[in-house]
Amino acid sequence: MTVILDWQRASVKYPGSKDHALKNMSLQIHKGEFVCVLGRSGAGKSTFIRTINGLQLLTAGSVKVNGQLIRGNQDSKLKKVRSEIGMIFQHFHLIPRMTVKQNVMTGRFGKNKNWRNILGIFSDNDKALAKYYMSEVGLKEFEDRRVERLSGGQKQRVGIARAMVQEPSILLGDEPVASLDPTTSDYIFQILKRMHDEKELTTIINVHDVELAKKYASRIIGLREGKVVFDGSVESLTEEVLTSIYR
Ligand SMILES: Nc1ncnc2c1ncn2[C@@H]1O[C@H](COP(=O)(O)OP(=O)(O)OP(=O)(O)O)[C@@H](O)[C@H]1O
Repeated sequence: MTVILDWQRASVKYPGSKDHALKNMSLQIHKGEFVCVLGRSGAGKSTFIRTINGLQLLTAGSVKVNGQLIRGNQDSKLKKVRSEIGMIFQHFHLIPRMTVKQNVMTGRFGKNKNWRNILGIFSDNDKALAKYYMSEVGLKEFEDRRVERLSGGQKQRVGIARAMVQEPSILLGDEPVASLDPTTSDYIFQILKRMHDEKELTTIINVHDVELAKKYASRIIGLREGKVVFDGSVESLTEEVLTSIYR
């Protein structure tokens, strides 16, 4: 199995806090895995996921993405690595006054030259990708609607389309359904799983809802106080294990 993500003795300590948010983590994630990360609030899930695209830098140890070390923001290779990673967020991080299509197109920014982005010049390929993914997430009829006029579930579908037009090999979700009702959450996970399978992605998602993790993940990682306390299959996620994660 191809290793896509590789943490070696990785730690994160935020300035001013006495405890580590991530403690000496050594872990590998392989191509094609659909990983759900569980843990109590403050367990380090967000910090963990943000180390993958350099939104959070390590204070010790190393993390490699596709064999490439993630270093400081000045590192010119970081832009390239980031362009291969799509991310969706709990609060969507969309531009409310812009349309669905305009928001989705911003997903192409990492692939294009800055001056083109500033002038809003997109290639036929960019436009075709946006059209394709808006349709994939069921938002074809909404492409000219301002995002502020959408429901939470629709906003997250824009978030998914924006991440997918990057043509990522890795898809990250930082609590992408925490603001949504259970039915909508399940629908969002269905879309994520379909994208994962169709595009042969490696997917890592933080989630509070254990049932969703059990339904969709191929591997579950449980974090507590910045450490991995469980790493295994859905079948081995027993009541006892859950108690140890959420203790
Ligand atoms: N910017 C920051 N500065 C200082 N401490 C932080 C910062 N971000 C997170 N922390 C602390 O690091 C620890 C891990 O936080 P993190 O957000 O990664 O946890 P989480 O499991 O994602 O929690 P939640 O489910 O509430 O989002 C917590 O103790 C948190 O208070």
